[in-house]
Amino acid sequence: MTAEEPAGTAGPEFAGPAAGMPATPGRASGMPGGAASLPGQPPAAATGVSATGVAPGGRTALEAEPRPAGVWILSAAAVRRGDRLAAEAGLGGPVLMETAGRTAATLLWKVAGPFSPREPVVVLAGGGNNGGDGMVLARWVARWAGPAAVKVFLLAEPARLRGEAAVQWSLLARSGVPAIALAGEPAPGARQEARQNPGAEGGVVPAADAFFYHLEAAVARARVVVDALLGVGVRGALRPLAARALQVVGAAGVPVFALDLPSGLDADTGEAAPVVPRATWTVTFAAAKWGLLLGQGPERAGQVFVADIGWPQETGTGAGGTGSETEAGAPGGGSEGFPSARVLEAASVAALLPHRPWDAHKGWAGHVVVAGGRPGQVGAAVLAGTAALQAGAGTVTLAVPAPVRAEAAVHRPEIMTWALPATTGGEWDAAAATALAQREGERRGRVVRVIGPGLGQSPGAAACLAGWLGLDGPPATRGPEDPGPGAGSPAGVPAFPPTVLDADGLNLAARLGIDRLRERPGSFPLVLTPHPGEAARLLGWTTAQVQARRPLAALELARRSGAVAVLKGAGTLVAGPAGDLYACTRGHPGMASAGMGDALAGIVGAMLAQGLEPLAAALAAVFLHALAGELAAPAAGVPVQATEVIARLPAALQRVRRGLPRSAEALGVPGVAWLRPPLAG
Ligand SMILES: NC(=O)C1=CN([C@@H]2O[C@H](COP(=O)(O)OP(=O)(O)OC[C@H]3O[C@@H](n4cnc5c(N)ncnc54)[C@H](O)[C@@H]3O)[C@@H](O)[C@H]2O)[C@@H](O)CC1
Ligand SMILES: [K+]
Repeated sequence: MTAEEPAGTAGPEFAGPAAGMPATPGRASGMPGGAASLPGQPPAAATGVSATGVAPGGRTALEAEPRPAGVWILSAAAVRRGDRLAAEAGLGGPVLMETAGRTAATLLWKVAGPFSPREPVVVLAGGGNNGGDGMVLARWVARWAGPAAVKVFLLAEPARLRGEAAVQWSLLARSGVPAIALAGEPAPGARQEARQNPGAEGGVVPAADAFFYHLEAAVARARVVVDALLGVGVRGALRPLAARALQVVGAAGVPVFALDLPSGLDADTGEAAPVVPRATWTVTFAAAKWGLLLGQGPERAGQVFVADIGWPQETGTGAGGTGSETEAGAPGGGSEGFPSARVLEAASVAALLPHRPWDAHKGWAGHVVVAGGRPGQVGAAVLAGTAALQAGAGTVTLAVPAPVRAEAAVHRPEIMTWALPATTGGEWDAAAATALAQREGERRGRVVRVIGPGLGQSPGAAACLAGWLGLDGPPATRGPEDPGPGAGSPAGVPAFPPTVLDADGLNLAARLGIDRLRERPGSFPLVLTPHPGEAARLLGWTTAQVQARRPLAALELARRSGAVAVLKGAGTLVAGPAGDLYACTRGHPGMASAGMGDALAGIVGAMLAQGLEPLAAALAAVFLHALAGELAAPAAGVPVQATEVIARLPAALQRVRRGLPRSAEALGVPGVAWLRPPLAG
């Protein structure tokens, strides 16, 4: 169901994901499962529901949609908290484990089945709950294909199993599934091999050697290996036996289906030892984990599915927390504090997009002014302006130093140019700050500034930036709500229109000090779009610290600036100053090329110009940009140029409005969503 379809189609028995539940304390973004929690709801006409936007039964249109809960990204600590809350609500570990294991079995069957005794599934299980999930999966595969179609290797002594893993082990024994445990009797073959090995101790075969002998043989003829050794409970470096088992799996070159995470992958940071499997698929339970998106996670996890295992609503965002319980922002702080985020999805973005009325005129869609460009860097401003145009801005003007105006003007006849005061070398002159405001004041309608692409970092550019931000006075001479002396404006036009800061606009803002952005007059809407290096300069961290703690970095940028922060890079994050955090899992590595950031800044500008609030504008822009990048590429990772991405923006808008598959419904497994959907195109 797309946002355009009437919400009234929801069956009367459907209670809606968040219906009847109290709002999660301390969070403006509400509960998982309802796009209603996204900022800036569209006008009722955009959703095709009643004029009040409320569906029959008093629920909002989006709450009434019968669709699976949205995907959250949580830290390992938050997952443990969620499991605990679920248990307290009455959904205990055995139930969740059964759901997890059975869902995984269904998914495994879809992606790698069918299975038979000739092409069996080998399950490598650990002694914790991740191993328990694997044993549940094995039991279900055995019911569907016979016990001989699956073989379990438990890297633990059965006598020492506790809790659910112990229960699963005994259920497995009753189901007739062949299983070998670490402390099992050594096999004759292993004994013989050990005798031939002078290194073996007097022909006595340690149980581990027998275990690995059989594991190696089974993995060699398996159709798929299920990695159920370790999940979020891994502590410290991999122990030798676990590392050895994973080595065996990796050496066989057989496809790996990982449960929850590839074993040994840090669930928070995505750090991985060399033996951590390179899974073909990973099914992660209840919510995605940060480690699947950060560091080596994407490389090791392969295609990631997120399986809804029925965490009750009580878990809500409370399952993840907001990061407030830890010292957010301390680069040296532990990763335990990674806050929860929501995955940005097409249906939610569609609800944010501006709805253009039939009688719209160009003024309705606003005026994007790109302040940037300098000798040798005019293209950056042109790309931002072109992207703004393609993303629906009514009017676009490139405000550039006078000497490069002609160069800026030749690219798109639809785009206007303003020649602003410049030095003799063609750099920005400080007088351009007021000149720009004056030119804007001569026009009517909503103005949005995109400051930075190709701006350079000359003294004149620095002076202009301070003026454009209203920060050309001494620091902290006025409160954030006080318009201050810099707020003088031509009649009828606010001096400080909604602004996007990108590229050198950010580098110059870093020199001013990120905290000073909070002092901007009237707290005018502001969106920052740094790449990790720019984010590092703004925060005073290293780029490596930013990358190692991307969720914290994004939130810290937003908190300190009082602006919406878009932290670019693989898995772009969008943070709001109130602590909202979203991740975009679309796009692909082929988009890592020059001009891509300029294009994004322009799209954010276009969304602001069409009336979106800053957080909504950033979310919509990030998603559209990533989707256009997918549409421009024949396959993930194929290099694409910024101009090609910009050209696909109208198509991306159309695709979002029409709706993209968000769950792996194509596989016929309800409640299972892609973390990174296959490339649109
Ligand atoms: N608790 C719940 O309600 C649910 C848990 N689920 C599963 O449970 C997993 C978490 O279970 P656990 O907390 O039992 O933890 P894990 O099963 O992830 O890991 C614990 C096991 O790993 C071993 N281990 C820890 N550090 C190690 C290291 N460095 N090297 C080698 N072995 C190491 C421990 O001795 C123990 O056997 C999740 O990842 C998920 O797969 C699912 O069943 C869904 C529900
Ligand atoms: K695993």
